[in-house]
Amino acid sequence: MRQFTVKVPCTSSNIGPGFDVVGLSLSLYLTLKVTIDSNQSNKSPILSYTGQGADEAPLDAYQNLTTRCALYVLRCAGISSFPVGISIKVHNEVPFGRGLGSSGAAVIAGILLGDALGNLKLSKERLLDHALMIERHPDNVTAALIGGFVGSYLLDLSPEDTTAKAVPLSEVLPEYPPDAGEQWGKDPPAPPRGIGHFIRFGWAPEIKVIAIIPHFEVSTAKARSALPDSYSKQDLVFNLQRLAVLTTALARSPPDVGLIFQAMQDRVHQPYRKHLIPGLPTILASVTPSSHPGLLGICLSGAGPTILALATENEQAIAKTITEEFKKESIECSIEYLHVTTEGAQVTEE
Ligand SMILES: Nc1ncnc2c1ncn2[C@@H]1O[C@H](COP(=O)(O)OP(=O)(O)OP(=O)(O)O)[C@@H](O)[C@H]1O
Ligand SMILES: N[C@@H](CCO)C(=O)O
Repeated sequence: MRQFTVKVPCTSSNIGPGFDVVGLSLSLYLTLKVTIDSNQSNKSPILSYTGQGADEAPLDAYQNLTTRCALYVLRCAGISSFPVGISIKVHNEVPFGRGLGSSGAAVIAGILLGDALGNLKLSKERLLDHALMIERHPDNVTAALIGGFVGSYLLDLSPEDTTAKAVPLSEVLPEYPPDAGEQWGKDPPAPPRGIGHFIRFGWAPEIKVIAIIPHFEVSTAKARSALPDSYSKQDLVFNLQRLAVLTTALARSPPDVGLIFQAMQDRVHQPYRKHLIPGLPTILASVTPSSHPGLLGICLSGAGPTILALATENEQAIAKTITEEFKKESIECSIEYLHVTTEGAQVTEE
């Protein structure tokens, strides 16, 4: 009997100006408890699921995002099936489609699951290559894997690697197993090497994180399709200037609100997503360090609809105002007071 646990933090990406670049790992977790019992004869993993998304997450291992990612890693290593007698108990604290990296956490959990099941011992960089074949922007998956406040970029790939990385997701993650007695028709495309590169920034210990989570979903795909294909030089420079300052400003103790609040402004994604999140422009304009002492900055978390506020104090009052603004739009919210996790995803053998 082998038992191990995979634990992956949720993440908030962008933090204002860092669209598709920065991510922050936070203290809500997706946890898998995995058992491989050689006395059992099941060939497909027996999945159970509690917590967020329990009514939506498929329990068929060929449909569930996490187990599909695990199978992808195994198949890239020449292992065509899950071990016999495997069962996986999933517990999820990360709400789906709210901008807290639920899909990134599911992908990283699956990649680590595949690595552990195949005893592959892939490096962090190689694990990330696999994750990037599935979630094709690096911010959430990198922060979930590495932990902390992380910046990342994707390498310009050779034409051959670009083709390998552009294969449709249905080929990377097939949704059905081969028929009984058949083999997989085609090997999945192994990821090109060194797709993603990252660095971890500091995070001042005084900075607390408040997530105001509206009770509706915004799919990342929809929020990405709302963005333009090109930007003005002025808007790009606006974001670059702020991001350059923000990554260091958030590491400095004591935090300088005069730098941080302005450095969390964005012109690349938030303005184009406001129609998806009623109340967003009012919230971003009206919750300020003058109205709420202790507030450092406020932004959309990932693709939304969650609002992320960074503060040194006064967290309850900040959360109350934002919740009331959403209420004016007939939107209920949950509030999470979170901390930045220093550790990223973990696998623990029992
Ligand atoms: N634990 C999980 N198990 C299986 N599928 C999951 C899990 N978590 C997320 N998903 C899938 O990912 C979808 C949500 O992904 P989406 O990218 O739209 O939002 P998000 O990752 O929560 O937000 P963001 O990317 O903005 O941070 C869910 O609807 C579900 O299909
Ligand atoms: N950077 C991504 C994060 C969502 O997964 C976006 O804002 O679309």
